[in-house]
Amino acid sequence: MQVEALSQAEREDALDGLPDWDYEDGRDAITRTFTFDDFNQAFGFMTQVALLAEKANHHPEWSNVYNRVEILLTTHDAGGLSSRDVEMAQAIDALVE
Ligand SMILES: C[C@H](O)[C@H](O)[C@H]1CNC2=NC(N)=NC(=O)C2=N1
Repeated sequence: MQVEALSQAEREDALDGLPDWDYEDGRDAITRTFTFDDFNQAFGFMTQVALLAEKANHHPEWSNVYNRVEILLTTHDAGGLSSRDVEMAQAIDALVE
């Protein structure tokens, strides 16, 4: 399914609604770092995110070091931030609320 990158106004609105995410200018992406008690919790979270990603067919760029998970969301097919990233960020936030 074709998806377009957000307009500047849409991007600003989206970022206002995602206060825990940082905007990464060079990539037109959003990032958030999650810290857990230990690796087991971090990996459990990654498993939940992986299931969300497969369901949405929208996949994070991410890395894990022990109890820390860094996630970057952007839409490769659109060359930047799209509504898919906003929806994925909201779904990921809901996992840790
Ligand atoms: C072919 C497949 O549907 C596409 O490559 C999907 C898969 N997951 C994706 N994930 C992300 N983050 N961006 C994409 O553009 C994307 N495209």
